[in-house]
Amino acid sequence: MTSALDMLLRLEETLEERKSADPDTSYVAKLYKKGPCKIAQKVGEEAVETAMAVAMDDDIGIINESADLVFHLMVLLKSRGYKLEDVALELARREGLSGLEEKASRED
Ligand SMILES: N=c1c2ncn([C@@H]3O[C@H](COP(=O)(O)OP(=O)(O)OP(=O)(O)O)[C@@H](O)[C@H]3O)c2ncn1[C@@H]1O[C@H](COP(=O)(O)O)[C@@H](O)[C@H]1O
Repeated sequence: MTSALDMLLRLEETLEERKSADPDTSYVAKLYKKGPCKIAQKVGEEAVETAMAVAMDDDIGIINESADLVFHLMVLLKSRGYKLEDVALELARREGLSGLEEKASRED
């Protein structure tokens, strides 16, 4: 079975290929054409829909909306020239650093 990471990396390759695709035949190319601000708006909408699915205890909705959210966030990152690896590097930098300690250090 394909690992989650393999799936995400394969999707990232497809998103790269869609940079030269026709917006009339590709949803991703259509998003790129609208630009990062419009894509960011879409990410916001999908985040709200994910939160609403949680509030409504809609288990299927939580997975579906989360998939929409992750997909649109990946398109947004691509539209700005970033990769999942850039996000992973930032998470690696934070690894082991307690969120509570980091917040407290900002409040000093
Ligand atoms: N994973 C996805 C994926 N997830 C969600 N979506 C689309 O995201 C859109 C979000 O749905 P909404 O109802 O929120 O939005 P909408 O009503 O279509 O759009 P609005 O006009 O309201 O903004 C739907 O059209 C979904 O089909 C996706 N579209 C594409 N992919 C992947 O991207 C690849 C490339 O897609 P194309 O560029 O279209 O070939 C595909 O092969 C898939 O692997």
